[in-house]
Amino acid sequence: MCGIIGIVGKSEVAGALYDALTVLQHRGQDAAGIATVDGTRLRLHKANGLVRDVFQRDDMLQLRGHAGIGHCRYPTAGSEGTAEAQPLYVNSPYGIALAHNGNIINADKLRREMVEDDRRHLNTDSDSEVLLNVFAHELQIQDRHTLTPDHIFKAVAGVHARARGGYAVISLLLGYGIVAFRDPHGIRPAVLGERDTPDGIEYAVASESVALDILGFRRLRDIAPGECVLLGFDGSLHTRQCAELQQHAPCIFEYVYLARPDSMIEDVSVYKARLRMGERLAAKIARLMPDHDIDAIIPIPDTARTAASSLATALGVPFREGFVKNHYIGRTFIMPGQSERVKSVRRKLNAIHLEFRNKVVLLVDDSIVRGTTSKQIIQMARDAGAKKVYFASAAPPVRYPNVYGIDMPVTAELVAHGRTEAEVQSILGADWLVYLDLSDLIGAVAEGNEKLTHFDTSCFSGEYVTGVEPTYLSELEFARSDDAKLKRRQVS
Ligand SMILES: O=P(O)(O)OC[C@H]1O[C@H](OP(=O)(O)OP(=O)(O)O)[C@H](O)[C@@H]1O
Ligand SMILES: NC(=O)CC[C@H](N)C(=O)O
Ligand SMILES: [Mg+2]
Repeated sequence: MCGIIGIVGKSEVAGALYDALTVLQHRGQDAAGIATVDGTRLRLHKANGLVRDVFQRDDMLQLRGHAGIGHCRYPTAGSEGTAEAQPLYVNSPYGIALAHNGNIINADKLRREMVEDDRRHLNTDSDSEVLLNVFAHELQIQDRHTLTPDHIFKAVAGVHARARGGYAVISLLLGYGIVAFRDPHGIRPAVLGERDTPDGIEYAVASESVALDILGFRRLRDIAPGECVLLGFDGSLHTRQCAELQQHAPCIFEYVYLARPDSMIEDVSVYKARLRMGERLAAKIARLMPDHDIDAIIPIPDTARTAASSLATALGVPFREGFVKNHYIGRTFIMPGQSERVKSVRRKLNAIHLEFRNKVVLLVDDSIVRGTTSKQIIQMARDAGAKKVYFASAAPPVRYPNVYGIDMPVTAELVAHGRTEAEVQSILGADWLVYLDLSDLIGAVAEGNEKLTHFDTSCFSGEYVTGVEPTYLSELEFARSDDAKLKRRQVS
């Protein structure tokens, strides 16, 4: 999960791209970058770090131009190095810069084809660099001095035919416009918006609608699975379906954790979906524990707050803020190493002892992935004097790797993998543990849009909508374990 944004404007866009990246920051905290088109020049600045640290005044001044794209990164392939920060650039053909959210599961095969057959050079281990070069190759074979929208759509169709996985892409094609497209299953999100100016309409595409909102763009619609949107530098808008129809399966984890609650994805309010998750979880708790003795419902800030609030209302139990979060520390789950994650939970969350003393508390989190947060939080609640600590997850047990852009590839690192709920309860040290059922999670999201019948639920169900080779999963485990990442960092 990375954040991506692209704007074709009537005036300078760098400031707006920067602002958009700051509200997409929750999607990736490792690196950030912006590329703009300044006449025939591409301006690019990117580095490791948070958006506010990557761009200084001088960097912003050189990012001139009326069109540009931005990216904030949370790696799922390759290393965390600056060379793999995005946007990535190739000079031929035409000059292309590309920002990608997702993960390409046949990147190794494509990499071999790129080098051996297409005679392209790849300089990093990034799957996004492979995707960029596939796109470049598909544009090259259009064999045109001047491209029409038709040629661009054909090239995107060529990308869909070759790439497998989850991808939302926003690219700058010099001389033409912004080319944005989504994988044929629509796993990763992308939304299109427009804004009126005295000089005409401006268009933008982004991972989440919140980026459009803060810039004053109207949300028009999501880019359809397999669709390509071309925002011409001349202000034109062209769209075309570029892939054969496949099962639409948006990633359900966007609604659980990844997206901001104030975003709309697939016409479903993330906030309302989380409220419904809480209500359905309350119904399960009432079923399993009709005579419960819960004194207070306490959310694990931030993401779980929404589900915990509706859960408390539905159960008729007071909702109390028992933990205070230090907002100057980033999201724990997307931190690169386990020791960093463990340390930051304790530094990030502090208990208000009064809320725990002699009480039976139900702690609510949106999900339990590695168990890093829940284990420590349960202990903190006990240390603060709780009589009993129950724990509820507003998502089902995460038991399988995600291969579409969320970095949880190693089954051994998932606390629920190969374990029963009772075993997880005892590892976490809770007096009782309850998870939302998958059918309820699906229902909570689908209730917002009756057209949505399928989702990518792979991390809960082990079912992969694109199909996935067992060898890919084992290679991924090997390449992306915390140990492997640590070794890579020591080498680079
Ligand atoms: O089981 P774990 O491996 O600990 O992962 C799950 C936790 O990580 C996330 O919180 P995070 O701190 O990333 O961000 P948040 O403030 O948005 O909740 C998520 O909301 C859970 O609290
Ligand atoms: N989380 C993402 O979307 C990552 C994008 C890409 N796979 C990378 O590692 O840079
Ligand atoms: Mg959390």
